Amino acid sequence: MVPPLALDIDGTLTTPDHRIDPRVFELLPEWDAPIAFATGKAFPYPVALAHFLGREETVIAENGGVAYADGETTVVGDPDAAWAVVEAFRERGGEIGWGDGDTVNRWRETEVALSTDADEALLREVAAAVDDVEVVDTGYAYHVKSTGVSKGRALRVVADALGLAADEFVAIGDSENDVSTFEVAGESYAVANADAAAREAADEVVEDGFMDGTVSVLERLRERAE
Ligand SMILES: O=C(O)COP(=O)(O)O
Ligand SMILES: [Mg+2]
Repeated sequence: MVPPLALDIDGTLTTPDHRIDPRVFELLPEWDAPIAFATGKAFPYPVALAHFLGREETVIAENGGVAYADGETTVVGDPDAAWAVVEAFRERGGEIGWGDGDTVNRWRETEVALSTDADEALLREVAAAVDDVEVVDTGYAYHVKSTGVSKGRALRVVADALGLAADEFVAIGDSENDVSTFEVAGESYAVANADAAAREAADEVVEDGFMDGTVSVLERLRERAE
């Protein structure tokens, strides 16, 4: 039997130019064990991915702020504290950086995400003055979120809902927001493009980056299961 997977999305299932790698649509519909999509993106994104892969909607969104498994939604974190930081950041001239519309935050329930073009030093300075809030850099956005909320914590909730233990999952990821998943999963892999925090936390850093790296792990897991 292949193991359950906890898969990061950006940097792990994507191409370097942020597109979903087409191999996702070949490999994941057939994976014969649960897959939890664990992302910093807002709730609708991983739900849509699971839906269009024809898979159960088992997702961790907003870096663990929102988890959904077996029809049950769990929401944790303090969006007001995150928005207070972002308002203070704006008062000092900072900009969220997504332009008009801001679909990045429109459906976000527990935290705020800012563009990597935003003034990181100012954001960190403002956030440091507020208790229980931290800034996480995924390489794709700066997330202002409650401390203690994490993908790893959400993976425990999701695993429990599925009647599994979190350490039955194999995790693959690429950044700081995957460290907690790596700690909770039984086995963890960072793809070659991963940041220092993810590389340090993973059991193994694979040779290839992005989906090439993920495919190499999936192939290995499949061979092991045969
Ligand atoms: O939303 C982000 O900033 C990154 O998303 P990811 O966790 O899927 O890599
Ligand atoms: Mg990522």
